[in-house]
Amino acid sequence: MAASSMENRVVALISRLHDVQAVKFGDFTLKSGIQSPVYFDLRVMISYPDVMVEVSQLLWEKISTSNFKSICGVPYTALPIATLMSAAHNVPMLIRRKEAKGYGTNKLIEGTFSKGDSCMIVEDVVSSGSSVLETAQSLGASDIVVTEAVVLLNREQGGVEKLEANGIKLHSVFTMTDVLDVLSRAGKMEPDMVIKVTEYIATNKFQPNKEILSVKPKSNNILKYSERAALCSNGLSRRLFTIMEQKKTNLVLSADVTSSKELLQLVDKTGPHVCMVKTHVDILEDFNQDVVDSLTKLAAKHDFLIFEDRKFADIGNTVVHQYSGGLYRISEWADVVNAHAIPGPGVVQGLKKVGAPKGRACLLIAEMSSSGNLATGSYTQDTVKMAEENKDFVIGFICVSKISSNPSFLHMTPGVQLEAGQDSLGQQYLTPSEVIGKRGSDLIIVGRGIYQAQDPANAAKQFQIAGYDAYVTRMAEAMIL
Ligand SMILES: O=c1ccn([C@@H]2O[C@H](COP(=O)(O)O)[C@@H](O)[C@H]2O)c(=O)[nH]1
Repeated sequence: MAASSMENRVVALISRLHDVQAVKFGDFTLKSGIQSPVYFDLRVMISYPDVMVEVSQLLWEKISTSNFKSICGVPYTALPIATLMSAAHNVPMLIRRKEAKGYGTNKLIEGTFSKGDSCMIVEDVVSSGSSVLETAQSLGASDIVVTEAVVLLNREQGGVEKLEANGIKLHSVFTMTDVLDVLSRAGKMEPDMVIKVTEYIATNKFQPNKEILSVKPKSNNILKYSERAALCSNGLSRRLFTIMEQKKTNLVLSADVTSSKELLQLVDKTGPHVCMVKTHVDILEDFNQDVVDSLTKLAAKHDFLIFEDRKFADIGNTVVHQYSGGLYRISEWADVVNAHAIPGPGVVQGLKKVGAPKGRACLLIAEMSSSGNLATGSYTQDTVKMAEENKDFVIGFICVSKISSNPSFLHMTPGVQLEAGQDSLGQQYLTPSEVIGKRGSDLIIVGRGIYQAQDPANAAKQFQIAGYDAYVTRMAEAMIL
């Protein structure tokens, strides 16, 4: 295709987009929150099939020399465009769900792919580049590599630079300057409006170094809980991240009391401050079915998850029975359980066989808080690998620092008090700011610091504030760096 022919087609397309009201001038608020005198509503294209076909062809011509295995349209406007490109050129397409379904395969990316496949992102308009980045991030979480994206209109507001800073080259069919040129020469724009829009572009550019979301984040520290929720394939980790953000708490109560009355009273008082309650059901002197029924009702009342700290550590066949049967029937009421990695992957497979159909999840114990424990070094790393291989069921770790860069994994740390120290049986305590702020964990697990306090509800509130403040500070520091 000769360059001049392409230019003529672009001029004709811009003019046509104006005629079908896909380009509007006035006063608009963009997704980023900033005001704009110009707005592109390319969704109207679906009513003009000839426009859709031309747009998809022009986009394809921009990337025809690039190498990629599949294409993925950013939802929603670019989805039908990507579909046309896929069908016309026999290139497989992927679809990124905004949210996993929460049932069935629970995938965030639909379509067939293999780890390491390259994908070209297709978008209609780029301003700051954040929608392309979010899509690249979701694809990256499934190990799909994104190094290029193609867009119909580059609004010239810093998107190219931001994407470049995140390793993505942006190709565009035309820019905002092209739109002003074409429409003013065609007499379709008043000179005053041309000046207004030109000034607006010059003064409203996103800074590429601020709010950078790296495509495959090296660190979970720069993603909000809600952003991480969107990356989770397991419904329970998604729910937990959401509760954490909504209730502003990363506190897990370790309710290690021995009578069920005490347990239920403690949980009811502290419920507003926690996102999860951890139990050791086998230390209750008077366990019966009513206890778990009441606990489940409290979980609904205060919106928290239940985690039974059973620490399964046997062969798959045995854990199937330990989890589903016996006196406690744990799989009937605990949202989350945990397991040692020492028996090998069979322990996860056994738990998954029982828990996955019920929508449950599991944490692996990758590190421990007690002094002299053996869960260190290559044991910890091998546990992370085991989790990676079972991402649909394993949602994270019991650990004392961040051990995985995968933002969908939860890091949960026990051994937390408001002052560092040690008990007489080897338990080692760190503070919430050390655990969340410095060591990059996500949740603090607190037992005696709360239930042995004079006022457990107030103690829980103090831990809630300390833990959440440490998270907010960590986020703010990561944005500045
Ligand atoms: O490495 C680990 C794993 C689990 N725990 C459990 O957490 C709580 C901690 O209670 P505190 O009273 O806050 O010390 C307890 O239930 C342990 O079984 C842990 O401490 N360390």
